[in-house]
Amino acid sequence: MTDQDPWPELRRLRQSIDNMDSALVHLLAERFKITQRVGELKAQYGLPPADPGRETQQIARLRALAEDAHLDPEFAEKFLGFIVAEVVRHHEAIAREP
Ligand SMILES: O=C(O)C(=O)C[C@]1(C(=O)O)C=C[C@@H](O)C=C1
Repeated sequence: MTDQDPWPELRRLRQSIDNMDSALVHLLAERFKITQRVGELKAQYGLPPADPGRETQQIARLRALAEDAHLDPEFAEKFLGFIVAEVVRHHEAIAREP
C-alpha cells in the first residue's frame, strides 16, 4: 500500500484499454465483412458452412502465435472458436436464403 493517488495512472491505463478495445471491434468488423463474402461463395458453390480441416490449421497457427506472444494458447483457441462458431452460424443462415 502506498499513499499515492492511483487514479491518474488508472485513467491512463483505461484509455489504452479503450483504444485497444476499439481496434478489436474494428478488426472484428473487417473480419466479418470478409467471412460474409466467404459465406456467399460457399452457398453459391454448395460448399459446407464449416471446414474442420481449415479450423485445425488455424488453431495450430494461433496457438503457436499466442505462445510466442506470451498469451495463454487455451484462451487464444477459445477466442478463435467463439468467433468461428458465429461465422458458421452466419454461413448457415446465408445457405438457407432463397
Ligand atoms: O475459411 C473458411 O472456409 C471459412 O468459412 C472461414 C472460417 C473463419 O472464420 O476463419 C469459418 C468457418 C470455417 O470452418 C473455417 C474458417
